[in-house]
Order: sequence, then C-alpha cells, then structure tokens
Amino acid sequence: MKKILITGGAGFVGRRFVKRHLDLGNEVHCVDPIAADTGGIDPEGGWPLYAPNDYESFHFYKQDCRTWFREHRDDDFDYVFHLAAMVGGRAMIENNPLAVADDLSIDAEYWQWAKAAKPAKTVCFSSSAAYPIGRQRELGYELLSEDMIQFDDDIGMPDMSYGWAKLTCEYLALLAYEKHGLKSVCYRPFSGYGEDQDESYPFPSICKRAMAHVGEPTLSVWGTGDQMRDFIYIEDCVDGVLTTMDKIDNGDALNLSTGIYTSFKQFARIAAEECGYEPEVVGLSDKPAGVFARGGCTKKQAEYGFKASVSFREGIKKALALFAARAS
Ligand SMILES: Cc1cn([C@H]2C[C@H](O)[C@@H](COP(=O)(O)OP(=O)(O)O[C@H]3O[C@H](C)C(=O)[C@H](O)[C@H]3O)O2)c(=O)[nH]c1=O
Repeated sequence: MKKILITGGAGFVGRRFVKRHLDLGNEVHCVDPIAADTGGIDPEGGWPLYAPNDYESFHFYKQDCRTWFREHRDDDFDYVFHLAAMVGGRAMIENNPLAVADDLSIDAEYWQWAKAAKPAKTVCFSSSAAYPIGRQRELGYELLSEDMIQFDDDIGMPDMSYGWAKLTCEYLALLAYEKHGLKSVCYRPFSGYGEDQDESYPFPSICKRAMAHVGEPTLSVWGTGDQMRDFIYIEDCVDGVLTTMDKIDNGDALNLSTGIYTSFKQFARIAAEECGYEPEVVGLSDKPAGVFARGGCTKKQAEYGFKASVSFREGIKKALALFAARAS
C-alpha cells in the first residue's frame, strides 16, 4: 500500500486520480478547500461518478493546501500529486487573473513544504498554458513540443497569469531537484475533458448545448469557432501520468496531448451529429476565445511509452450518453 497526497484532489482531475489510487488499495490523503469557481466538489455528498467516502483508506481535509502544509509534516508520502490551483476555464483566466495568480503562492508553499517533508516523488500538474502564446497564433502556429521551454534560454510569453504560475512551478521543480534532490515530474495537459467536468469548461457546456437545441438551425460556440484545441480524454491523461511518472525524476516536463487539432466549430458539429441533427455552427464574438491553436506534439510521450487511446468522437459519445441517462 502506498501513501498518497493529492492537493486539489476534489477537482475534475483530482477525483480521477483519487479513484485510481483507492482502487489500487492505496491510502489517499485528499486536500481541497472546495473553492468557488474551481470545480471542486465536497466528497460529503458523493462525487459524480463514485463516492470516495465508501473507501476506508480515503482521508479528506477540507482546507486550503497552504494551511494543510503548515499543519502537517508527514515525511512518509510515496507520491504527492500536486494539482491544487485556482483555475476554472477561459473566463476565469481572462477575467480574474489576479485570483489565478494565487497559484504562484500555492506552488511556492508546496515546494517549501516538500523541502521539509521530502515526499519520495512529486507529480506536478503544470499546463500547456505554460507554452509561449507566440507559437499559437493564427498566422504561424505549430504543435508545441516540450523542448520549446528551456529554462537556460529565452522562453517566451506564457498564457496570462495562469501560464506564468505554471511555468514558475516547473522552474521550482527543477530547482528543487538540483538544490535539494527532490524527485518530480511535471505534466503539461492540453484540453483535458470528461463527462464530470465543470460547466465553465467548453466540453460539457458544448455537449449540453448540442443536446438542448436538437433540431434547431444554429448552434453557438465562443469566439469565431475557428480556434482549435487538442482535446484529450481525462482517463487518457491519468493513464499517461501513471505510465510515465516513474521514468522522470529531475522535474522535466511531458505533454499530455493527442497531437490532433479540433476547431470549436468541428467539435460542435460532431456533438450535434451525435444528437442526430446538422445545424450551422456560429461564433459568439463577444466571448473570450483564448489562443488560436493549442496542440501538443506527442513524440516525447511516445518515447516514454504513452499514446492516448480515446478518440474525441468516442469521448463526446460517452458524455452525451451519460447526460441523456441522467436527464431521463
Ligand atoms: C465554456 C465555453 C468555451 N468555449 C471556447 C472558447 C475558448 O476558445 C475555449 C476555452 O476553453 P478553456 O476554458 O478550456 O480555455 P483554454 O484557453 O483552452 O485553456 C484551457 O486549457 C489550458 C491548457 C488550461 O490549462 C486551462 O485550465 C484551460 O482553461 O472554449 C466555447 O466555445 N463555448 C463554451 O461554452
């Protein structure tokens, strides 16, 4: 049995890791304040896909991880999955950048705690938002590869305060290894999605919109709808981490991506097709759209033995089926 700490464990990504570890028979310590707009859900009432309190080895601390770090000094964690972050989709990144900047403080306190508590391994969730936005523009975008961020060279402008914070966390991971021998690996997920994701994210909101407007002539998405993302199913992200996390110790980063660009217009069309109609997809230009094209190179993931397996259409079908079952 391994002893696991998951900060931000009640969020969309955290809930999936909690389940995997509980099913593996591990002891899971989950810390989450259930802050507004982060998608965190109190385990007390059960989580959308399971009830963590059904497992004896689940321990929940409803508090900010910074408070938890000050109160706990357990020095026997086998793994820490450091997921705690203030983030809730594009609207929050663009409209509340100073709240998002709290992530700088969360990560600084994490590494100070780690220096004292010495967990055997840290798995850090960075983000593809750490990549330079200059490589994601309409004129001249490219698949983003891990070596585009080199801390001994120019690194370019990341995506707002969220990208800055994630980039800084990666840098701290490198320093923690160099100066204190703390082992870690950083992941840069692209657009992770799943059926239990908070509706501030495009995946559930576009799927539900497609279901709600069956038969209508138009369906709307934010921005022009031509902007593109690399959608990766959340269970693929979890598999990608669990397959590769023991192969990197020095704080180096790995993408979690499929290498496939899908525009929001294409996404909405697939969702509508799966609901049995073919609307014209229109953009709502007053809504935030973010970068034009964010897709991740998969070469390094393949070298480390991982390839995402769920196609975006399959992921959409899974979500539509669950939403329909819940509605009936
Ligand atoms: C909620 C919603 C969004 N959208 C479109 C508008 C934007 O072009 C896009 C925003 O997606 P998201 O909120 O996932 O933001 P990104 O800029 O792609 O950044 C995301 O991916 C990085 C890697 C992170 O790490 C962030 O956590 C995550 O927010 O979805 C719609 O078209 N309709 C909708 O209802």
